[in-house]
Amino acid sequence: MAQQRVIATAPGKINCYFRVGPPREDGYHEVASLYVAVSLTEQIEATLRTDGELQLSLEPDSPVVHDPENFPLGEGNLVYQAAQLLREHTGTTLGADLHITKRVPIAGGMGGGSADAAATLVACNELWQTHLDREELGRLGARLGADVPFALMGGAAIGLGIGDQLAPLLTRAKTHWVLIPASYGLSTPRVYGMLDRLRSGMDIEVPKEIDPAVIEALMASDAPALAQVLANDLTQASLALAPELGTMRDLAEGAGALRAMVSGSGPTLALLVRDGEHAEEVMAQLGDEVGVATIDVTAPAAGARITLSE
Ligand SMILES: C[C@@](CO)(OP(=O)(O)O)[C@H](O)COP(=O)(O)OP(=O)(O)OC[C@H]1O[C@@H](n2ccc(N)nc2=O)[C@H](O)[C@@H]1O
Ligand SMILES: Nc1ncnc2c1ncn2[C@@H]1O[C@H](COP(=O)(O)OP(=O)(O)O)[C@@H](O)[C@H]1O
Repeated sequence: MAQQRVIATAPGKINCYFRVGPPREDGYHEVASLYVAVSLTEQIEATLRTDGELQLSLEPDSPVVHDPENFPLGEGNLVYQAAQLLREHTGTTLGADLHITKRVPIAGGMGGGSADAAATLVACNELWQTHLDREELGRLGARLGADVPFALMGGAAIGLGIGDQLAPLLTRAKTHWVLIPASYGLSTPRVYGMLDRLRSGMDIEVPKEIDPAVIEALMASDAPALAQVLANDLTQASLALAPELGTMRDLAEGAGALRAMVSGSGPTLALLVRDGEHAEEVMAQLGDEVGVATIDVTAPAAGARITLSE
């Protein structure tokens, strides 16, 4: 018997360490990623439809900048694609109204679309009682996007392959971050493409591991040490496409952040701070002197999970 209504959430992410290899023939790149899930989450409310339709809607109060082009409420949306993939895989003919509360910046380098896909898989699997286990959901998720398996898992994890081969880091050590979302998005394939152009003629190796100093600092919640070793190979490419990010990064460090880094492919900036109090100081300074909006988050946060099922 199907459920009537299910709510699931899934987290956005920051890559504390991100190395990128040369392009493969299929256009993807092998990476070595240290993911942490953050307390900024997406929510999907799935309500049963017995007519087999999938209908998407966006919570009007969602605090994101969106337009129908970067956030289509139809087949182009990862929420639709995740529900449809689950239906194809399991053969269920049931449908759903899928109401999205979006908090993670769109095309911001924080894996918001992946979080939506992960929350949808978990919500619809429960709504339709299709009984796939986490491993099967992870395999389906990887077909939707490289970051979807991590949004399902949450916490902190090393990602190899295209970022989908995960090894969890068993830690609850907390880190505090301040996010500066941009008013625009950056296309992930364009950023990878720019990186390839910037590297043309260079001999690039496939990354195989995470710098142990990053893992050590993260697991010890040692923010000053972590600030020294954060790394993101996509930074140069994101800055080439959005030079103003460099200025904002300098302003953020000037406002007292231990370190400001581009999150994934950007353009969101993730500022590492010592603790909640330090986060407030940096946010106040950035608000007063630079006039930018910020969001404070902590990591690690739980992966995709059901918060209501009835
Ligand atoms: C860069 C990262 C860092 O975590 O995330 P974002 O910062 O965009 O959130 C990821 O590698 C993005 O993951 P995700 O956004 O899920 O990627 P996908 O939808 O699978 O792929 C979008 C496009 O990005 C490029 N891509 C993605 C992953 C990868 N390892 N190599 C790639 O070259 C490919 O051009 C692909 O067609
Ligand atoms: N549910 C969704 N949320 C966000 N973006 C989506 C979604 N479905 C499709 N997209 C498309 O995927 C692209 C990347 O989305 P997103 O995951 O937010 O960015 P990023 O890969 O930088 O973390 C966007 O340009 C958007 O057009």
